[in-house]
Amino acid sequence: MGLLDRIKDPRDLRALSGDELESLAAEIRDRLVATCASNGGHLGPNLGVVELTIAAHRVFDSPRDPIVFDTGHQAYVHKMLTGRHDFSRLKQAGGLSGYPSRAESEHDWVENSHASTALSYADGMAKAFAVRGERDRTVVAFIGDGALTGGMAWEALNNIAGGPQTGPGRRPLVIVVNDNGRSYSPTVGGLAAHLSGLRTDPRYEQTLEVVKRTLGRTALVGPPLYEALHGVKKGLKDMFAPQGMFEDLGLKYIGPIDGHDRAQVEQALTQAKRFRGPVLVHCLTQKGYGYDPAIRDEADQMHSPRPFDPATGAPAGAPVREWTDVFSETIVRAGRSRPDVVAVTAAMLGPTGLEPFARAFPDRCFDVGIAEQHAATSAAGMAAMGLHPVVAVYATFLNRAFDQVLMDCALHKAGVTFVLDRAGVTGNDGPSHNGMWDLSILQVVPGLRLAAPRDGAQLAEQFTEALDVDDAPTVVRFPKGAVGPDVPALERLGTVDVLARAEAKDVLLVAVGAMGQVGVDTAKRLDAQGVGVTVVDPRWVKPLDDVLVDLARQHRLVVTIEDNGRVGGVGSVLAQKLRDAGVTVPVRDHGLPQRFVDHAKRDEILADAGLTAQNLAREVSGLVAALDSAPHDRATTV
Ligand SMILES: Cc1ncc(C[n+]2csc(CCOP(=O)(O)OP(=O)(O)O)c2C)c(N)n1
Ligand SMILES: CC(=O)[C@@H](O)[C@H](O)COP(=O)(O)O
Ligand SMILES: [Mg+2]
Repeated sequence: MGLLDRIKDPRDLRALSGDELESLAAEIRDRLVATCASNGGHLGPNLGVVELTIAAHRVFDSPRDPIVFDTGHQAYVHKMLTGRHDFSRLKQAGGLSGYPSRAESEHDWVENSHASTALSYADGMAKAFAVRGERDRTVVAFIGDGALTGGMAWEALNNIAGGPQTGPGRRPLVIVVNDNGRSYSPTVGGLAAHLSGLRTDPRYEQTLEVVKRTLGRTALVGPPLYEALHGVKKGLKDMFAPQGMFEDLGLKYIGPIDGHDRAQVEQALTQAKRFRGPVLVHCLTQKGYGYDPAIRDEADQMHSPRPFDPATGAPAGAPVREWTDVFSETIVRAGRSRPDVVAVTAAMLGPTGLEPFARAFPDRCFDVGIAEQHAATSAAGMAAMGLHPVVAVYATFLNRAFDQVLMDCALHKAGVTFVLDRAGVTGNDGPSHNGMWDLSILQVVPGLRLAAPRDGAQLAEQFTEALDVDDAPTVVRFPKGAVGPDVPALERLGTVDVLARAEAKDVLLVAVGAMGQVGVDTAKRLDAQGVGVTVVDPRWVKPLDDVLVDLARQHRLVVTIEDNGRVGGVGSVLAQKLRDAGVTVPVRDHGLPQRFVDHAKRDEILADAGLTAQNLAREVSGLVAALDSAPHDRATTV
């Protein structure tokens, strides 16, 4: 048994020698590579925080001293050191979550994988300790340089720095900035440039080394004097790099230190702990540290690879054509014919497929950092000046910019197109990553138009249609992963495509977006049972085309299926539309349960939600049978 398997509790770390701790770090890295090679996972970020996490658990007393992780994708090491060793089913149903999980451990606090929230949690926790008089507890917040580009982080810093810095009201809070210079790609913006300036000024480091070496040789006087010279060190830094930003805010700043030198990190964290107030420790790390294929991966240093060959880092299995690839090609074509089209990403140029556009049109692609709110409103500004911006984000992250979409875009009738990748069930990334909200929350935005393509051809067509709307925000949403074969239409009625029809008009089945093929398969099963089904794809689900009202009138039952939560989804909007039109045909809407859906494969979650052709056919045939057996003079609810 190795050292790692002997660590049942973080306190076990304190008995290890320096050499043992080095060996432990190596074991952890081996396990990270093996785990992510077979499961996929956030390899790069976790390789970069091995020493930081070991040091934090040696200096602080988790869970009494809460350790919160921003975004949480870099918490695998924390899990290994808090007694969780079975990573064999990471991010799979029944296995460990890919993020902190309070159900898994008392050492976990923040489960939400949306970035830039950790400092706000930490500020609240620290205030709670102060209010309760628990002054011996310290909150520790890990935040990456990327997450620091999110606005919430600065709202928190403003409050943390504004708290009492001395006296009994002080709130012990240690902010560990894990500065590896990258989100996926290199972190952008003035803050990143500032941090980078500090990281890369050799004069600062050399001078500091001389001071440290000289003082270190005089045991009695050296270290205390070195501490006393901290002001000199700060002065040095100010002289070499304007690092006063955090201190000008009122935050004590320690660093920058080598985040892979565990002893140095422990020393800095111990110093920070002693301060008993808010302190920022700036740690320089490398994403992917200790695994060459990750370090050499220029794109994103193996930020979240799918399964790969551990010997080379090369992806396992053949590449498949994904929805993202279709969008990526389509926006480049649009860019060629539409000089007004520009692209905006929130630190996810690669994952959202915008890299080819950025290469083709470097002056028309903008990375704003992890700042979806700013992305939306700056896009409204671009539209006001005659451009047509395309803001590409993962669906779940658009939640963060709801007010900006509502007030800064829709109220101003701004022709901004939002492309929502990873819409619907994403699966293995857990509850805060499923894009199961957009079809609900965007329904309330006056004037906004929302498209849900069923296949690659429709994605290209509907995206092009969206670019032609310049007096309202438009949205095109599609799921994660491989895009299936195109689902042909028999005819188009208004904006609605008819995908299947039958002699008997028993059921109108409205299949939203990527559920199109499921709708067609369901109809085939029902046809075999003598139930006549018309399958339609609305294509634009906001506003819904009035032709759906006419179609509903012609059938005995309306069934909707969508890859979104049921509450406020397309099914409920269609039911309202039919009620408003005085159509009394019964409606049964199928979607995801309105709860937080734990990590599992996409297909497993869809099956659990009953969103399979087999289950839908069984349910619908039961409903039709109920209609057949009901007395004809009574309206039937289904
Ligand atoms: C609101 C939000 N937008 C986008 C993302 C996607 N995302 C996950 S990790 C990441 C980069 C984080 O960079 P950093 O904070 O520096 O951590 P690192 O991966 O470098 O350790 C991004 C953009 C997210 N999780 N949350
Ligand atoms: C933590 C985070 O938000 C991203 O890293 C996300 O997990 C990546 O998801 P995909 O793997 O679907 O691109
Ligand atoms: Mg980073």
